[in-house]
Amino acid sequence: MANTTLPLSTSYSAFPLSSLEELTSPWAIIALVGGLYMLSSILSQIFGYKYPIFGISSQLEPIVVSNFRFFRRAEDILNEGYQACKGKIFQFRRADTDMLVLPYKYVEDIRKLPNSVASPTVAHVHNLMGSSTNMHIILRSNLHFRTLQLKLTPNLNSLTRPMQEEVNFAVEKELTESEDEWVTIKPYHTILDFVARVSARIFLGKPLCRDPEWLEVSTQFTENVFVSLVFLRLFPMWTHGFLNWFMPSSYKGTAYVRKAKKLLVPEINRRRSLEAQGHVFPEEEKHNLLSWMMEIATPSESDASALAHLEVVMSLASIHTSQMNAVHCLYDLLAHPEYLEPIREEIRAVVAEAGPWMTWSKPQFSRLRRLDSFMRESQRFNPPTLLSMHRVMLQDAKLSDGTILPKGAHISMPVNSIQNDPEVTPEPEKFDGFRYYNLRQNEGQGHLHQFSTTQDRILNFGHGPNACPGRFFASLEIKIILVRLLMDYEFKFKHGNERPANLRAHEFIFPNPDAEILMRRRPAAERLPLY
Ligand code: HEM
Repeated sequence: MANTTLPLSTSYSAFPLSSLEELTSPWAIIALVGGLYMLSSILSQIFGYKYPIFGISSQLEPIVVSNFRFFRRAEDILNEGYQACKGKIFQFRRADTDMLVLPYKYVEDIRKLPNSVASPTVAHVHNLMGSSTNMHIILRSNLHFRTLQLKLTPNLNSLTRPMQEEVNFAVEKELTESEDEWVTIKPYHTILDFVARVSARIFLGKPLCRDPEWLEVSTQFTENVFVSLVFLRLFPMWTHGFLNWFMPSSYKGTAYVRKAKKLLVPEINRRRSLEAQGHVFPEEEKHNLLSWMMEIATPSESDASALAHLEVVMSLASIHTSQMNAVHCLYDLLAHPEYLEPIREEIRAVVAEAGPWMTWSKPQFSRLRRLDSFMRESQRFNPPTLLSMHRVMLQDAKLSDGTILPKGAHISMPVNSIQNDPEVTPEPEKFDGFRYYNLRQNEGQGHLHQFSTTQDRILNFGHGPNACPGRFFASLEIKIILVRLLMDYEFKFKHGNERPANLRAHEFIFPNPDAEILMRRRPAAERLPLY
């Protein structure tokens, strides 16, 4: 049979296309993709949101380009939109969505919308590329959220001592004993280790909390999710399934979930079988997230493998967020050393009144108002993300001024632009570590302006019924770690006096993971009296 395929050079000029080879030739595919792209750009102009859009050079600019611009310059783009549209909605283009950015006047409206209308969970899963990163499990139930709200937060007082014990253990295991010699550390890694240990103690209890395999799972799962996320976000959604096949971070993330199940499912079964035999657990053994989840799970939420998976997801929500905040605080304290002595003085005052550190419980940590203020100011300068209060609209919703948020829209608040607006924070460019401490001195404001307090213009933890349910735990955990470190150690930058610059990708901000600082132990008389 004669070969009917035309030579390649001929096939370019052949029109109309008449063979399968020609239809699948590279030029035909490029023409098709280009045509579809133009069509989708025109359709998105006709049917897309009518709000001003920032971060694009023209409506016809390929999404990949606008998306890459957001990856590099998210902060500028959001600030530009915020300033230009003061008090109004604007949008920016991400590969996965044209996101609507709302002014803070709508915070109250958004907080009042039920989750069945404006879903935070669907938005988190979408933002975290849930189906590629194993985060989609939180769509199945809100057990993790309930456990934090109903069990962890009300029991923080009884959790203080185990957290302190874990910090003591980490100090002995990881830190120098030398009072003379300066030792180099990378705070990102040292503090990650501390936060992971303290969190594990509260998430699992003893002895599992010290299992090196769990410590690896709980920290490395998140690192891999973020590698996948930052990379995948550069490409259109429809490529993700394909790209997943080639990303080692995706395989590793899944392997960590598997490993967590291997570790935790037998533990869940052990606890269940002891309970079935009538074993009465001492209070301390019952006070951990895993046991609490098992206790309040409905029958449909009780699958051991799903509970193990949720523990991993909780590690993602809690460990790096708290660790980053603590690392930023440390960098900011080194960059503004004038705050260190007043903070230490406050700690000494609590010791003088309440006794040695290991006798403290939550109220003693709550009295560290200067430290609390410094943490909040450090978070204002270094928020983990420029956007918060993400919601995906599951139904149309009418806001108080009649504005309609349409079904399918992804909305968020520009947390960083808001808290750096001089109308919200006077002299926002000034790092004032005791800004919130001073505000709390005002009559009737003693309980406001705390690190864990959300306000309609301070949205690092969100605001309203869906605000971060772990923020009270995070506040306590960071304080416990910092008090011990600041009282027992001196720190200085290894190179110069400049704070290590943050890393930025998309809307996320990370402390520099490779920055090195020097530390040495303070003389015994100046350290924290432990017992
Ligand atoms: C400084 C540390 C932390 C920051 C900045 C932070 C921030 C946030 C933010 C912005 C949200 C979304 C709120 C919204 O949708 O409006 C959130 C949700 C959440 N956070 Fe945190 N968080 C921190 C620590 C923690 C800790 C320690 C835990 C656990 C003990 C935790 C568990 C969660 C959970 C379970 C959710 C809800 C996820 C869902 O909707 O299913 N977070 N957090």
